[in-house]
Amino acid sequence: MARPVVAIVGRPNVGKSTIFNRIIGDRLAIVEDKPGITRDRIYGTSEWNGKPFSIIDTGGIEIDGDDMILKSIRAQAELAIEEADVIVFMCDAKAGITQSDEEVGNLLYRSGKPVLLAVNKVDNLARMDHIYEFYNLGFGDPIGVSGSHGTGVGDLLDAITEHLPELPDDEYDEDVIRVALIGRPNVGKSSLVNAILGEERVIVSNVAGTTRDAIDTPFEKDGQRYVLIDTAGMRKRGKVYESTEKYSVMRAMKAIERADVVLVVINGEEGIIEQDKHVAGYAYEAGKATVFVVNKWDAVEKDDKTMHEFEKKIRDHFLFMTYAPIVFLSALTKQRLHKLLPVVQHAAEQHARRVATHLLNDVVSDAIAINPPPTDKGRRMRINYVTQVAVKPPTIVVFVNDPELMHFSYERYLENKIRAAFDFEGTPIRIFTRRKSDKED
Ligand SMILES: Nc1nc2c(ncn2[C@@H]2O[C@H](COP(=O)(O)OP(=O)(O)OP(=O)(O)O)[C@@H](O)[C@H]2O)c(=O)[nH]1
Ligand SMILES: Nc1nc2c(ncn2[C@@H]2O[C@H](COP(=O)(O)OP(=O)(O)OP(=O)(O)O)[C@@H](O)[C@H]2O)c(=O)[nH]1
Repeated sequence: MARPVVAIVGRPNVGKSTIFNRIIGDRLAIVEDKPGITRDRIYGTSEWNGKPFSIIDTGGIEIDGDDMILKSIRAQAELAIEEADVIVFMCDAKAGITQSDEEVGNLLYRSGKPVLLAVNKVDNLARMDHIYEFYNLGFGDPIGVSGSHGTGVGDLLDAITEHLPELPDDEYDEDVIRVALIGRPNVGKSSLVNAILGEERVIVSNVAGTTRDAIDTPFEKDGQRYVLIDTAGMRKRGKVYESTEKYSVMRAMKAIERADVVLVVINGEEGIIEQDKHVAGYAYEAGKATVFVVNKWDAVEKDDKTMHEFEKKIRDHFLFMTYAPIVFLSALTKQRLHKLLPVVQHAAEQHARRVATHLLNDVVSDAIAINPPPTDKGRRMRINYVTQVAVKPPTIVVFVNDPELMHFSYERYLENKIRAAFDFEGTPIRIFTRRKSDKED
């Protein structure tokens, strides 16, 4: 099921990032290895009242020239109107209504999207009185929040989840592998799509997605049906925000949500940049299978070590995605292109793979025997049993005497043992630890 997208919009300094961080929580920015990088996060996934959603902080779009601030917030508002399902319009109780707020309000007003008015910096009861003037913006009841204290954020989340649309499921059969091609401009996504399709039988060409405005292209290869979800061809013309990373990340997020397998296309000539990490990180968070495609391999001067070195670079940059296979190819010359789809198919199979409970427990028992679970203050974690509860991605629950005793490193150890036994190449695995005492058995 695709996740609806929530965007936070507002002029600089009202506290968008602060509230955004409150909503996504202090979860680690898993794909990043540098400290402090969490501050730069621009999207996250969250859940409230059992409803999952993605959220994007549209702040910080910078545009040069006169009226810079005004243009920037206009670009933000346009981005949100274009892409989000619910918009949180944020103002500042300390500052009151400013002209920029009115500007943003006017744009949002005409959008026809659900807009929730959040008034931040309501740090004390006295400030609560300040929020009434915000009725004048014409978006109904203002929701008072405080990014500093966290008050009101629950109410805001209630309002958000109340307005989240039910996104219809895709119309494709279960056995169709949905593939999204993601990558920054000019890495060769369109060329790759054409190269793949040029060789295969296209069943129906360019069906506009019914749920989303992506261009979907179904095709078949060796008896396997696929659909390519292409984000490359749908850029709109001439708008300011198109050049911003946020715009492309938001587009990518929506394609990733609909995919089983995400192809992260990297330009082999240029190497890896920050933006590649953002999209790959989202594929990981969304629990999708991932294949790295290093394109333009024809243009790279190579010796016998080049591929190995590039592979090492990818592994260093994407520490948490060691499961993702890497395919080097050229969309232009079609060199090594034939290697791609078998890898995609394998990743999709692993993503949907279900392992029987007894097999899983055999592997975990052996793992425990080699390396017993950690102790804490003299108490040892006891693993009672392990079971796979979901697929896409494979999700495993470890039942233990006390979940507090589980360490991240031990979880990784179990994951590695499980991967060594059952492959799962190309797919992330989710592991949850839950309490279950012996007595309950
Ligand atoms: N008093 C008070 N200050 C807050 C609150 N929330 C955020 N701030 C402060 O307001 C300032 C701006 O916060 P940010 O979250 O960076 O604001 P932003 O809207 O994301 O700003 P841009 O990135 O410039 O668009 C920071 O100094 C915050 O510490 C709040 O609830 N109360
Ligand atoms: N040498 C070489 N050039 C390539 C290859 N694939 C694509 N190109 C070139 O790279 C440029 C960009 O290719 P596109 O397919 O338009 O890239 P894109 O990622 O779809 O770009 P956007 O539409 O901007 O997102 C074009 O000039 C292509 O000819 C390749 O495998 N080798």
